[in-house]
Order: sequence, then structure tokens, then C-alpha cells
Amino acid sequence: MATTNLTYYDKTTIPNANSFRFGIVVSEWNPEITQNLKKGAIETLLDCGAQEKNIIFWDVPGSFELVFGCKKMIQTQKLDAVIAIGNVIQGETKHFDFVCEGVTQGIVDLNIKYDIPVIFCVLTDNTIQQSLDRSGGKLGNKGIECAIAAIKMAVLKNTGKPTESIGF
Ligand SMILES: Nc1c(NC[C@H](O)[C@H](O)[C@H](O)CO)[nH]c(=O)[nH]c1=O
Ligand SMILES: CC(=O)[C@@H](O)COP(=O)(O)O
Repeated sequence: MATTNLTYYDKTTIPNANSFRFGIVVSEWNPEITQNLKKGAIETLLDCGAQEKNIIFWDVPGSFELVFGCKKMIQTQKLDAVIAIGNVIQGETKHFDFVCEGVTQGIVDLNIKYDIPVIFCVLTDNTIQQSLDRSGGKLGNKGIECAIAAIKMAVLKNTGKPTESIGF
């Protein structure tokens, strides 16, 4: 069974996000999944001190469009981190493979090209149940984990140093 290291985070080990500005780009495909991921991410950012006025949201049609949406957000907004939220579920054909490869490589490219961390919050699952389990179900919420990652990477972006390790 998958572990969920950061879904159950220790707030005392997370830097205060009060001064950071976050972007969240969300795919409209599988909204019953992506909206739960978005909810987990928002609640976690706020729990860790982020200000509501410092979180901006854009929707894109599908996970493949997350790359362009994140690029335009980075180019037009002053941000400390961006979270790309999507959910790709295997269908009958190889389309799943190409969507997943495209969004994965595209987000890698954004992290290389721009000095803004783009967090990969895209569930790539074989079944809807796997997605449900990872977006607020028995295996946690990837949105929570990615919000924690966004805060830690915002610290790295702004200080040039990583957040202190919590020991594992
Ligand atoms: N099947 C899923 C898709 N497919 C759509 C693509 O993401 C893209 O919008 C289309 O190919 C046009 O460029 N998207 C998801 O996010 N999740 C899926 O399961
Ligand atoms: C991952 C997808 O794009 C999915 O909707 C494609 O389904 P199918 O392979 O059955 O066309």
C-alpha cells in the first residue's frame, strides 16, 4: 500500500507561508477528484499561514493543458510557487500514456525554464477508486502533500536553502 508521508504533516515543522503567493491551476477533467485535491491544497496552505488573498486559481480544460496554464500564470503573476492539479484515469487506449507523459515532461520543463517551483499534483491512476483513495480517501490527499511541497519549495526559491529536514 502506498505511504502518504506528507498528508499527515506536523505543522510545527512547516515554515509559515504568510508571506508567500501561490498559484493553483486545476484541470476540469474528473472534477470529483480534482476539486478534492484543490480543497486539500487550499486548506493546507491556509492552515500553514498563507493568506487567502495570496492564492490565485485558474482552471484549464484537461491535464494536458496544465502546462500552458502554469506557464501563462508564471509569466503574468508574481508567485512563489504553483501547484498543477489534475487527474488522468486509464481508458481503453494509449491516450492515457501520452497525456501523462506530456503533462509530466511539460511540468519538468517549466521547473527548468522558470525560477518558480511548479508542484506536480497530477494523479495518474488505473481506476477511479485509486483516484478517490488519493484525493481525500484512505490513502490521504495528494493536494495536502503538494501544498506542503509548495511551501517548502517557496522557501528554497526565496532563500536558496532547503527547509530543515524533519528527520526521515
Ligand atoms: N482522459 C483525460 C484527459 N484527457 C484530455 C486531455 O487532458 C486534453 O485536455 C485533451 O487531450 C486536449 O488537449 N484529461 C484529464 O485531465 N484526465 C483524463 O482522464
Ligand atoms: C486518459 C484519457 O484521455 C482517456 O479519457 C482516454 O480514454 P480512451 O483511451 O478510452 O479513449
